[in-house]
Amino acid sequence: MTTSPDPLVIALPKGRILKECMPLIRAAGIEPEAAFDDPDSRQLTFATNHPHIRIIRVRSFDVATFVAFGAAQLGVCGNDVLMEFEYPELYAPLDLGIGRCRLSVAELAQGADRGSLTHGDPSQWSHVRIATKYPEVTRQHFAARGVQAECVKLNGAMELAPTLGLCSRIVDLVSTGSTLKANGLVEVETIAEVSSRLIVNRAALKVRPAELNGWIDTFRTVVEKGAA
Ligand SMILES: Nc1ncnc2c1ncn2[C@@H]1O[C@H](COP(=O)(O)OP(=O)(O)OP(=O)(O)O)[C@@H](O)[C@H]1O
Ligand SMILES: O=P(O)(O)OC[C@H]1O[C@H](OP(=O)(O)OP(=O)(O)O)[C@H](O)[C@@H]1O
Repeated sequence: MTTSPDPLVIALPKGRILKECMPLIRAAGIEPEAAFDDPDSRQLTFATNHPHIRIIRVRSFDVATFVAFGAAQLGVCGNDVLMEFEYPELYAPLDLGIGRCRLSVAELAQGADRGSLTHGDPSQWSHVRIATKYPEVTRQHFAARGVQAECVKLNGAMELAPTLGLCSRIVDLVSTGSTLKANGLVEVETIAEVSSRLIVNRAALKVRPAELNGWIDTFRTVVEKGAA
């Protein structure tokens, strides 16, 4: 009698990366059930053409958490998220080459907050208040140069914050730069280049090396072939 393999859960980010991610998932031979593409469906977990593989669809930040805690064994998320959490339980063996953008510091183009700081030159700042979804990365980035960053956590639309006097600067993702421009902001410096990674739970990799390394190799081949 053959035993069926343990369930394998893959956590995918809903939102903007999902569209770029699905061609890779499909090229790897994983096809979710029809409800996955039904915009009216409230389902969060989906069967696939592999009887033991399920896909869960969660927020990008939560992909890292589900995989770090072993609730999912594989996942896809940006290295912006990995940098913010620094989960030691996560292994990120493969850059998928999607979701490309950068994590940057931006401020008002008109320079409303000169105060005691030197506007536009981050190396001259002594203290800054920054609105961001990435308080850990932001604090570390500024602390490395002796600047104390007071971070105000926002979950979106931080481009509004400097104009309304909530903070002097923001740290956010920038791709085309059109969101900054439309809100009267300019990019001051880049903290990190961002793209999406395949992530794996380290404990699962130890317990199921053949299976998980097999999937890492499959995704590597898909990326090298440029299937996205
Ligand atoms: N403008 C962009 N261009 C390319 N990739 C981006 C861009 N903005 C975000 N990303 C990538 O997509 C991921 C998810 O983006 P974001 O945090 O904006 O969530 P979302 O798709 O709006 O969904 P939610 O806020 O509901 O989680 C980010 O962690 C980042 O890796
Ligand atoms: O430089 P751009 O091409 O304008 O892209 C940057 C925007 O993209 C992301 O937001 P997203 O569109 O994911 O919306 P969000 O505010 O819900 O995170 C990011 O937070 C910026 O607001």
